[in-house]
Formats: sequence, C-alpha cells, structure tokens
Amino acid sequence: MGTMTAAALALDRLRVTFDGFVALNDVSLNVASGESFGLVGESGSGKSTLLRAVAGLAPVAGGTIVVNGKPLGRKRDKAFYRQVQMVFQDPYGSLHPRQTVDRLLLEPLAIHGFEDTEKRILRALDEVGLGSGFRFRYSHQLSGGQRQRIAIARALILEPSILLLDEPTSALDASVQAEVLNLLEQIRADRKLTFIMVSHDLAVITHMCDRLMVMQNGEEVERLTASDLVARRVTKDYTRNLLVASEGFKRSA
Ligand SMILES: Nc1ncnc2c1ncn2[C@@H]1O[C@H](COP(=O)(O)OP(=O)(O)OP(=O)(O)O)[C@@H](O)[C@H]1O
Repeated sequence: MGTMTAAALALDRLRVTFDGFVALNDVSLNVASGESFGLVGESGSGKSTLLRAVAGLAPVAGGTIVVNGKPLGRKRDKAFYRQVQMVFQDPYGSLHPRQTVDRLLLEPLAIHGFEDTEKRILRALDEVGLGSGFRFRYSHQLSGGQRQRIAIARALILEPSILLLDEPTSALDASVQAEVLNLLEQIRADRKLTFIMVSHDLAVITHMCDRLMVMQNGEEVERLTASDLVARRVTKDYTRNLLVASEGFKRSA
C-alpha cells in the first residue's frame, strides 16, 4: 500500500505498570502516517502514560510498539529520537531557564552530530514564528507562548516524522493557545507529520485530530472520529459525561 496507509505507530496490547499498579492495560492502536490522533479521558486515565511509554519514559510491562515498521526494544536509541519527539505541557519545566534559546536548540543537533547547526537553528526559529532575534535570549526571558514555540522548535529540529504532544497548550492563555495550535497544524501540514496528541479539552482534540481514543483506567473506552464527537455520535455514557463536563466548563468560564 502507499505511504498514506502505512502505520507510523502501531501499539499492540501495550501495558505499563508502576509497582503492580496497571496504568495502561493492554492498549492497541494504529496511527497512520500523516494522521493526527487524539487521546482523551479523565485525569489518571493513562493518556500521558501511553505517550511516555512510546517515548521510553514509562516502564513497559508488556506488548509491542512499532514505529515506522520497526519494533522498539527496551531502550530508545538515537535513531528513535530522529523519528519521534515529544512536546510536554509545561514549557517552564521542559526548558532549562538558564540556557539560551541557541543552546537549547543546539543541544539535540550536537548530540546527533549535525554540522550545519547555524542554518538549522535559524530555520527552526523561523518555522515557529520567532525569528533570529530570539536566538540569544534566555528561556526565562520568554513568555509562555514563546517558550512553547521554542519547545516545538527543539522537537522539530531533528526533523522527526512523529510528534507526541502531551497537553501542548494547556498551560497557555486561550488566545496564545489558539496561536500555538494553529502553528502546530501548519507545521503538520507542511512537514506531513504524524501527531499523537493528549488533551483534556475536547474542542482542541476535535479541532486538531482526525480520530481519537477515549480512555478510562488505562483502557480504551471507545474509538471515534472527530466528526463523531462533534455530532455527539458516542456510544458510552463515560464519553457523554466528558462532553457534558467540557461544555459545562466552557459555559461557566
Ligand atoms: N511515575 C509514576 N509512578 C506511579 N504511578 C504513576 C506514574 N505515572 C503515572 N502514574 C499513575 O498512572 C495513572 C495514569 O496516569 P497518567 O498521567 O497517564 O494519566 P492522564 O490520563 O495523563 O491524566 P492527566 O490528564 O491528569 O495528566 C495515574 O493513576 C497515575 O497516578
């Protein structure tokens, strides 16, 4: 089949346990290359754990992870991070405050032995809409939105094909959130990236994703398309409650 149908990410009965507590209970999932896939569910349902397990940041107790056709072992090697990068919710925690933007962007390039670092750093800044004026700022001198743009630039600088996005805009003000989501959407289209995105905000997921999985207690509750969710074509009360909760929140906000 063509590249459109090739799976970028395939999880088969993926299981994560923390001291016997089952955080992810045999979850299977195929995300096609170029697709944008969402994970939703109440707090503690295992969304972050799924992303973290793929990234090698959570202990896999069973099942398999296949990235671009290649099964992953226990440890993630350098080649893995050329293909898969993660963006975290909190750009304050994920970027060292006393490093310049230049240093933050240089680090992954240096680790992977790139030589044209100057060109790549300038291109990355341009791609996230910041420009070269930001290059020698410290990350503590940036706004939340600028900081998240740098986190995105850092994730993109190795030209991965898959981005794991864990609540990438939840820490931002609504207007800044929209800008960063639009930026991500633009970059995905330009680079034909695959996204797997966690958000507690169903509007963000329906805006950004083609399909989604609803999760509870580390398990899949149901699988929907974004249009199913918009049209409320859901089969489980749990999902209906998530919809009501997100609307109730919006109305009172
Ligand atoms: N390092 C850890 N040690 C022990 N338990 C953990 C660890 N990480 C996650 N858990 C547990 O695993 C479960 C799933 O957590 P996870 O962070 O994946 O949920 P989530 O759906 O992303 O929630 P939220 O929306 O609140 O981020 C929770 O019960 C959590 O307490």
